[in-house]
Amino acid sequence: MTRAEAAARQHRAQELVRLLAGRPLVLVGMMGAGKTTVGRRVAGRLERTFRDSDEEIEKAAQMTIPEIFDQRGEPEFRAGETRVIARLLKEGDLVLATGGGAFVNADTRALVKSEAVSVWLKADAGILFERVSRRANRPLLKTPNPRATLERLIAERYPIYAEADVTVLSRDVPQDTVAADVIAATLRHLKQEK
Ligand SMILES: Nc1ncnc2c1ncn2[C@@H]1O[C@H](COP(=O)(O)OP(=O)(O)O)[C@@H](O)[C@H]1O
Ligand SMILES: O=C(O)C1=C[C@@H](OP(=O)(O)O)[C@@H](O)[C@H](O)C1
Ligand SMILES: [Mg+2]
Repeated sequence: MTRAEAAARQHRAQELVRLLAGRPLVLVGMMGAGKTTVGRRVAGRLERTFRDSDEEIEKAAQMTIPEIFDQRGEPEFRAGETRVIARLLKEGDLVLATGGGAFVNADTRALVKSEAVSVWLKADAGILFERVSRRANRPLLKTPNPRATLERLIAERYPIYAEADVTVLSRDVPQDTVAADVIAATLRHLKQEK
């Protein structure tokens, strides 16, 4: 990267932070879209705190996500998820990666829409499946046909994710490129908002 490119990148990041005006930037979308890993990079570029709702739930429960699903069940996980996100949104000045089901909850969605700027990281089924297949840490996909389960969740959830303020394609390119896309697309959105 040339000096001029680095300066332009920094300028975009600063401009975005200014236009966010203290609101959280929240990533939503399916498992495997890159919310956690890309979100961390976006936060680094914006010099903002990064939080991941799953990580916060794990810390609070002192259990992993699969353990919570196993021992307490999905409804209790969802209740914890709603509480944790409501708490994190109050921090304002952060980049928040949510778990894939979080934005599907009507209360969480309403809160994110009123308090934050939301970005849907969108990817096709093939890319998502390839990525989630690397680790067996997603209890919802422990089914006889995980690919079919993923496709059903996509069909159910995509109309809901589409309610996010901004949509960014999580393409088969380096995570840094997707992070730059998130910043550029959110910046475009906020410039229009003015
Ligand atoms: N642009 C990308 N290119 C290649 N791999 C990626 C990309 N984005 C994410 N990944 C990988 O996909 C997997 C899922 O990413 P993660 O950030 O955990 O997604 P999410 O939090 O949305 O479920 C991780 O192994 C991550 O390294
Ligand atoms: O889509 C979902 O309902 C879930 C997504 C996961 O987070 P990621 O989207 O970060 O994988 C995690 O919250 C849990 O396994 C449930
Ligand atoms: Mg994640």
